[in-house]
Order: sequence, then structure tokens, then C-alpha cells
Amino acid sequence: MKIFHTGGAGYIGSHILTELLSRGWDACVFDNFSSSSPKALDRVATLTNRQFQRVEGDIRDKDAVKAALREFQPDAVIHLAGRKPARWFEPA
Ligand SMILES: O=c1ccn([C@@H]2O[C@H](COP(=O)(O)OP(=O)(O)O[C@H]3O[C@H](CO)[C@@H](O)[C@H](O)[C@H]3O)[C@@H](O)[C@H]2O)c(=O)[nH]1
Repeated sequence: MKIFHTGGAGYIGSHILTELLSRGWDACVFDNFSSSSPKALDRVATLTNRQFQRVEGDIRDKDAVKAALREFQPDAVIHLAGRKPARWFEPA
């Protein structure tokens, strides 16, 4: 299986990525590292002893997403790239 994995460098994403690679699946991580670091991907590669594609890009950039999908040709997409939830404000 080939998985296109947005937000794959994040907390939940990097755990999912580890599981995908451990199953022998291929992955392409698409992430802008706005709340994560490429170092997380290095750690996953070391932990799993697997290499995978990495694309640094903005999920809102339709052309960049299309180009990455066209090149990788995934079987499935796991989409975790997203902004953190809005803060909770106490009512006045
Ligand atoms: O426009 C965007 C926004 C985010 N990202 C990426 O998406 C990933 C999101 O991951 P993260 O911020 O770690 O979120 P979660 O994996 O949902 O982790 C949530 O849950 C964790 C466990 O509770 C907390 O530690 C985190 O702070 C909280 O955001 C990161 O790699 C971001 O760089 C993009 O690529 N594009």
C-alpha cells in the first residue's frame, strides 16, 4: 500500500507513520512543519529503518498537493495536516 500522509511529522501523524512503515507500506509525508519538525521524520526513519518520501508544502497550495499526488500515485490518503483547535474562552 502507498499512503499519502499529510501532517505526518506531527504527534499523531508520526505515530501513524511508524505503524505504516513497520507494516512494510510506502509513505509520502506532506507537511509544512508549522507545528512539528523534520527531525521527527528522521527519528521515524531511524526507528523503523525505512526511508520514505517527504514533501515540505502547504496543504492550501492546490498545485503543490496535485503535483505530489501525481508523482507518488498513492492508494490511499491519511489527512492529518490541520491547525490546532481554537482556544477555549470562558464566557464573560
Ligand atoms: O496547515 C498545516 C497545519 C499543520 N500541518 C502539520 O500537521 C501536523 C499536525 O500535527 P500536531 O500539531 O502535532 O497535531 P496532532 O498530531 O493532532 O497533535 C495534537 O494532539 C497531541 C496529543 O494530545 C498534542 O501534543 C498536540 O499539541 C496536538 O496538536 C504537524 O506536522 C504540522 O506541521 C501542516 O502540514 N499544514
